[in-house]
Amino acid sequence: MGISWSKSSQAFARAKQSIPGGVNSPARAFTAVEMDPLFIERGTGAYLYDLDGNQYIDYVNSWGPMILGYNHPHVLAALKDQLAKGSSFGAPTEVETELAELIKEFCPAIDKVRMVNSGTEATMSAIRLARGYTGRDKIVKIEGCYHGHADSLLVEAGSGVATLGIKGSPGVTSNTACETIVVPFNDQPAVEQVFTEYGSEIAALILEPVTGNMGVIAPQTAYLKFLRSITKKYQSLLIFDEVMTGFRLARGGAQELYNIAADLTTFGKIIGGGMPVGAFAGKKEIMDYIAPDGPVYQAGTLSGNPMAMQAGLATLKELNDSQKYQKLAELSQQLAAGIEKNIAELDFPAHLSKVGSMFTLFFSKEEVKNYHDVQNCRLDLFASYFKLMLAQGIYLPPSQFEANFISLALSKADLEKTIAANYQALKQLRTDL
Ligand SMILES: Cc1ncc(COP(=O)(O)O)c(C=O)c1O
Ligand SMILES: N[C@H](C=O)CCC(=O)O
Repeated sequence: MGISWSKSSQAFARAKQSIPGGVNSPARAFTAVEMDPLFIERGTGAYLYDLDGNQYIDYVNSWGPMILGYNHPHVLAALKDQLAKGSSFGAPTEVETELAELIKEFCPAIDKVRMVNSGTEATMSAIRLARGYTGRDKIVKIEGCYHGHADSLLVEAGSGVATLGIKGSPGVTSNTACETIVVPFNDQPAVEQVFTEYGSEIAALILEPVTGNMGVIAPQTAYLKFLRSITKKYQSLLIFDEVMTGFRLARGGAQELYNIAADLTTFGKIIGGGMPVGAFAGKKEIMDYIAPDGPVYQAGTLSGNPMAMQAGLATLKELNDSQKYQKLAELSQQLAAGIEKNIAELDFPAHLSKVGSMFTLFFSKEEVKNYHDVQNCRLDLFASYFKLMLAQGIYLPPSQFEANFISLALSKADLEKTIAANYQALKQLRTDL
């Protein structure tokens, strides 16, 4: 008998009566894979369980935060302890400082950290700070990068915007959208041209240093160094959005991996250990422009919420161990080697794009370097591939424009099962080529 998703479908039908599209974030809606989303009952270690009782090996990791797996005992204990003391006070707690100190220890380019409640708030606030600090209005963003849904950044965005094929930026005023200049990823001449024309008006250039929201794409050699030097030359700020890559690609994120110090960095996901969180951070002279020390206003009733801080602190303490990153690298290597072997054996027109514990399978033999290349992949194969993997108990992000994540909870046996499922899925898909 085939796998049943009937309880999830019933739950989705019910949700659609009261929640727009039945989901609280469009990326969860399974629109691009043309089926109802799974409703999750619980998670343990590397596994998710849906309402129908099916078990899945999970590569979504709640879109990145669950690097330790679900219900890690230290995270659970920290949360239980804090809950007993109180879940929110709207007053400072020491755990906020402890987490900020650990972030600074991991990322030496950072002097000060302001906690917020989501990645969207982090990037929105970083942009406001960059504008306030430089006294300039324009920002440069990269086509296909996603930085949350703040107005200035919802232009040519990846993730759900790309998945749903939403054109333009409905709801964003043209005055706001026109202050955002968009250039392709990995394209130095395009950046050079924009800075030559508008350099003195540009407050900041923001990017995902390794993209996840148009699928995983690595920066080409010298690209990030070039961005560092051109932003410095024009006295604009370089903002690394490390909401996804922070504490995942290395202890110090992409900045450690590529040895680049950004002026401002945004975080989210892992620093909340599965609780809602975000943060923006940078050098003292820039961060001191934020209220109450400086004139740029930014605030939040639940910012630095002690539950999120405890879960984040417990997670980062676990990651404060180079062996953890070594293990992530080994797991990633094992999975990549298996999938690459399948592709070669089946002579399938696909390639695995990967950096650290993030990866995306693109249906194109050619290397994917930017958003344009992603759109030229065989996007029509994705839904079938996704469903073939799901039916074999492998839960992947339901869109080509997303990253898969490896967690420390995965076992070698889980990876072997995933590799075998990938082989079967690609073999089946060959008949559609
Ligand atoms: C790189 C990046 N920046 C910002 C965001 C926005 O974060 P959030 O969804 O927590 O608002 C996300 C994810 O959604 C992201 O992947
Ligand atoms: N790609 C997004 C975050 O990384 C997906 C999460 C969401 O928007 O719900």
